[in-house]
Amino acid sequence: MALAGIRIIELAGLAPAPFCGMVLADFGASVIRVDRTKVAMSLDTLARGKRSVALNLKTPEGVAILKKLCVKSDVVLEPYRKGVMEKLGLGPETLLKDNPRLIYARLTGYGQSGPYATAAGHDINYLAMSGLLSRLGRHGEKPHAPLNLVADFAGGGLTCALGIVLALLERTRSGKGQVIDASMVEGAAYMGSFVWKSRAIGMWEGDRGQNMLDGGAPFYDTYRTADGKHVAVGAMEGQFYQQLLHGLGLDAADLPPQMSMGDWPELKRVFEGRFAAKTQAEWADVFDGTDACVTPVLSLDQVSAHPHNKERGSFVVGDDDESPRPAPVLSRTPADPCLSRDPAIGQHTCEVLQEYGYESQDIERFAAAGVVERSIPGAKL
Ligand SMILES: C[C@H](CCC[C@H](C)C(=O)SCCNC(=O)CCNC(=O)[C@H](O)C(C)(C)COP(=O)(O)OP(=O)(O)OC[C@H]1O[C@@H](n2cnc3c(N)ncnc32)[C@H](O)[C@@H]1OP(=O)(O)O)[C@H]1CC[C@H]2[C@@H]3[C@H](O)C[C@@H]4C[C@H](O)CC[C@]4(C)[C@H]3C[C@H](O)[C@]12C
Repeated sequence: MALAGIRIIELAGLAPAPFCGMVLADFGASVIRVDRTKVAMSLDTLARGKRSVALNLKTPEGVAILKKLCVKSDVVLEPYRKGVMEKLGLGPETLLKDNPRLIYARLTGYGQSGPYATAAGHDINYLAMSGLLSRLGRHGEKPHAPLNLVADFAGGGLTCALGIVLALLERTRSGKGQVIDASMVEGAAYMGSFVWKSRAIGMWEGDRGQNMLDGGAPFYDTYRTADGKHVAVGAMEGQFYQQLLHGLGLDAADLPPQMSMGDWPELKRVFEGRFAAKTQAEWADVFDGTDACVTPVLSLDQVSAHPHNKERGSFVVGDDDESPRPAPVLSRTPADPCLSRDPAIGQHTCEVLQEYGYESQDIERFAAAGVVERSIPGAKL
């Protein structure tokens, strides 16, 4: 796999950093999640392919162990608010001094500087600060965050993973590590560059929910079907729009022009009426095999059985659940996601510490002093 041989130390976090670690593990990195001790159960649902070491970083021995792990690793990924790692004596200056090749990834909401740097926050706050949330939602309604996908995962976890891969690539030339300051506000905003840059061509002149791509246009929206399900319509270009009208049994001559924004509400009502007349499956029969850009809005339970996803094997079934296959697919070195159960907290404490040079008696001593914890393999705490 592409990242085989890369060793990553991931300090346990909430959602973005676990996703970042999972992506790297999916593509072959060895990812060790450092969990806290005295925690009943892991809240990390994105632990595929990782190992877990339970370490009390509020003890000098715990800090020394983490330092030793970082000396022999390529990347440390930390998800705490600014200053936490420095307070523990694990800041970048210290760790990079011990291992100048280390890539030190800091995944936070607001970044390492600025008045908000030390403030608590979550996806919705970062999305709000990026400017994007102001554009998301239906006309006449308040802004609406699309789950926690944009800041936590796209702008956060995935962007940080990109930063790590870039730094690894650069290290092959310089031989040096570096610090990555991954702010979810900036990552989300960057992901939204199209919104900023397409203002110049008049894409966002309407209020929220009144533009072509935000639910304003009748040809770029979802519609309810006769069975209470939905279809998604994305027929923007003239030739595809014609096919949409054809499938709906409409004649362009009887309708206002496609791009007449003032007529969009009326056109939407016409489409709503048509789509309500057949079930989702019946619409699939009408539109599959055409370029009308109409697809069923599949539920999470439906996706893997859909013939397209099924043929490509887009979803994988593991011991714990069904989940998306890692993307993208690399032709020679594709990801090979681990399908066994996620690790319990401390499941690999002994194995990993031995791998990094500790003797059994050291580990016994650390366990007795509460510096590390080991769990029974396979058991979820
Ligand atoms: C699924 C829910 C999560 C949803 C994700 C959400 C929408 C997000 O947006 S996640 C993005 C959050 N932001 C960031 O990650 C940005 C960077 N980080 C931060 O800003 C902060 O870390 C913080 C704000 C996220 C958290 O702040 P906090 O004060 O808690 O922590 P820090 O200041 O960073 O300091 C960490 C301290 O910890 C010490 N530490 C760390 N490691 C160790 C160690 N190994 N040993 C010892 N000590 C350690 C470190 O030294 C710091 O100490 P100091 O403070 O002294 O410096 C889920 C969200 C809530 C969940 C639910 C909830 O938990 C209740 C239930 C629990 C139950 O068990 C399961 C069901 C729940 C309902 C549960 C369900 C879900 O999991 C949640 C809803």
